[in-house]
Amino acid sequence: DDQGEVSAVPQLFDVEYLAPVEIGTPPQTLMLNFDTGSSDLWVFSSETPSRLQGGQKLYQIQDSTTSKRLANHTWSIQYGDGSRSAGNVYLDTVSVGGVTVFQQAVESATTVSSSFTADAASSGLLGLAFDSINQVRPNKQKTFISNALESLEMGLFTANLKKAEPTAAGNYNFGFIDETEFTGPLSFIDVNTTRGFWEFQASGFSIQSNANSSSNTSSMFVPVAHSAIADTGTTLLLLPAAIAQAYYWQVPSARSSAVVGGWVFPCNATLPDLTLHIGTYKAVVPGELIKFAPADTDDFETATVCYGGVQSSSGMPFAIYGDVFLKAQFTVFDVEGHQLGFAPK
Ligand SMILES: CN(C)c1ccc(C(=O)NN)cc1
Repeated sequence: DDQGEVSAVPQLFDVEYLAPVEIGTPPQTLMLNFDTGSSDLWVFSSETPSRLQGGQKLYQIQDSTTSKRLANHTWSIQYGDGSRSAGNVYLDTVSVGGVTVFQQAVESATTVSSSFTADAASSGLLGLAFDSINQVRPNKQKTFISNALESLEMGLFTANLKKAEPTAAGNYNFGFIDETEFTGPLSFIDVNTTRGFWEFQASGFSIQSNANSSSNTSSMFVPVAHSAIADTGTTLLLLPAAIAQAYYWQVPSARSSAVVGGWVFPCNATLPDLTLHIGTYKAVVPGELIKFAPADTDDFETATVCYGGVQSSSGMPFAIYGDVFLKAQFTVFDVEGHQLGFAPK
């Protein structure tokens, strides 16, 4: 029985987390965006037109002695932010942290949209949502984790993403729970896989100003029940508009800017902690994680306007608990049990 661990390398402003994946024989190591919000493993490859490349390392299909074309199969995917990619399908050996899958569907991009071309560090995505939303046609293919299950000690993986201090890389573990990676007890909730995502129910929120936290008083619970997905491939924490508004109304001079495209505030503001209630678990997201990025310059030192890590999910079918949320929790993705586990760290 197998298990494995890979580091999750934060990119600039923690916009995404990349991890090394070995593809083919001899192994070609590509940095991929591990994405619990989608279910396709796709890569920039020798089939990607050079005008659509942006410096990414490519999967050289012909250099792998074990690559096999999956005849008459193609794929096409569009993500929540409107970005898209499409192409052909191969089967090849894929290893992550020592966990190996033979004949994993590797989706080769023949077209990608501009945001992928511009993302030089990422050679593609490794989807970790459920097989039902894989986009290969005419026959859907299984994800890496789905194929790996039979060889794993436990049918799960964990995510431990970190705020990018210079040295801090987080990690993904496959097949085991490392108890040293979290402090409090794990709290498990049921996942609804009907839409193919790691979807769960949250019951509401409470806001604790940093002033209060020293006096250890927290404000009241506000019952705004909502559906949400746990999505490592989304940068921010996208919440029902009522929650985002209630949060930033606690921040002096915060405003929702149409020009910037979301809630902004003065960079010298003190942001309150936000607690999201999930079953019996109280997920605290520290205010410092919500002070996400400078909005008017490229660095915090000179910026006066900062962009919030909490934004509105209005128009979406569910809230999206992305990296801003996941940086504050240790998360267990229980594939076989259809559950999510959260713990403070
Ligand atoms: C453009 N890029 C790098 C994206 C990567 C991932 C996603 C996403 O919604 N994942 N759940 C969107 C866009």
